[in-house]
Amino acid sequence: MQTTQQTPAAQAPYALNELNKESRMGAMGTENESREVRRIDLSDFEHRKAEIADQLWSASVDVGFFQLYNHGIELAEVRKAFATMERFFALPDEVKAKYPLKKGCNAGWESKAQVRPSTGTPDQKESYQITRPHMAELWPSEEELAGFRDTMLAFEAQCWTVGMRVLSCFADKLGFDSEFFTRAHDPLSPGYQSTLRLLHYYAIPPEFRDKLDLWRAGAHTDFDCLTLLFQREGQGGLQVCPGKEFEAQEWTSIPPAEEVITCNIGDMLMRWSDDQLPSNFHRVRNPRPDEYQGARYSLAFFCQANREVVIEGPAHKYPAITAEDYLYQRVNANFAKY
Ligand SMILES: O=C(O)CCC(=O)C(=O)O
Ligand SMILES: [Fe+2]
Repeated sequence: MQTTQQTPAAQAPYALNELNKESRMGAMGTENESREVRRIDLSDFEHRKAEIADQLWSASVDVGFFQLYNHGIELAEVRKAFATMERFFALPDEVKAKYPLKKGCNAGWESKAQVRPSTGTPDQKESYQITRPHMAELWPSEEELAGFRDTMLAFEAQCWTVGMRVLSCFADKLGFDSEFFTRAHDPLSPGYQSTLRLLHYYAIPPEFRDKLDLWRAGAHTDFDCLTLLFQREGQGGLQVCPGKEFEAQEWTSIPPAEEVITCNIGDMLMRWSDDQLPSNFHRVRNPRPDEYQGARYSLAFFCQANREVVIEGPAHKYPAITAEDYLYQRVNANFAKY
């Protein structure tokens, strides 16, 4: 059945379903290091697209997360983005607090504020989010941080290009036209809501060294279509659990490697694909007592369809819904618990 209009009540069960799953994911679980983390080569993309699309599809349906190499973003650019963001987080909190998170817009700075349904405690981190249409008044001045805006916007654009390539492969596989998701994430639209998130997980204070029940980031799925994640060598902690195996709560560590981008499917693409592409649980655990206790930095780019775009899968498994309404439901389902 295909419906184009629906009431909020009719939309609610889907989001709550996701939330119910998420609130059961807070336990330690067990580790499963035998799962394969597939690496996919994006070189010579235009010529190899059909082969790449096959590899992306099978990694996504089998495991749900994968890593990209030869993705087109130079290592020097990735390092520059990390160095620039470390300069941002090194600013005094009073300066960063001049650029606070704008609720509902994924733009601006917040610290120890994000509470996950899986853990009920705030993630031990600070973040600064860049969502192009909502950045007025949110950029530190050139005196405070020279070059920050230009560097981060250039990096955001590079992430977008990689994200759209991957999504274009999924569009081919789902039977949409190749540019379908690129139009849905048009950066020139005022409804653009893809986000670059800069993340700084605080160094572990000595009194918390053996507290493995505190999470740098509690278990969750992302709300978006596709997430691209950059990690720093030596700053591990990311663990994933394939969506279809979430009942078993077996977690696989993704050791950081700076030449790859780790990707996961988010809830929006899961819905858009009529559940063919599963979204993935992931979390960032605290280091064990014998591991590096210093700060951890990561960069995440969330490909999230523009607000006005209608999400409707090829088989119409779920009612049509705009990306804006979908996210509203998902965020409010999370928020409603607290
Ligand atoms: O920092 C990481 O490695 C993961 C971040 C993440 O999952 C998120 O912000 O959604
Ligand atoms: Fe995430």
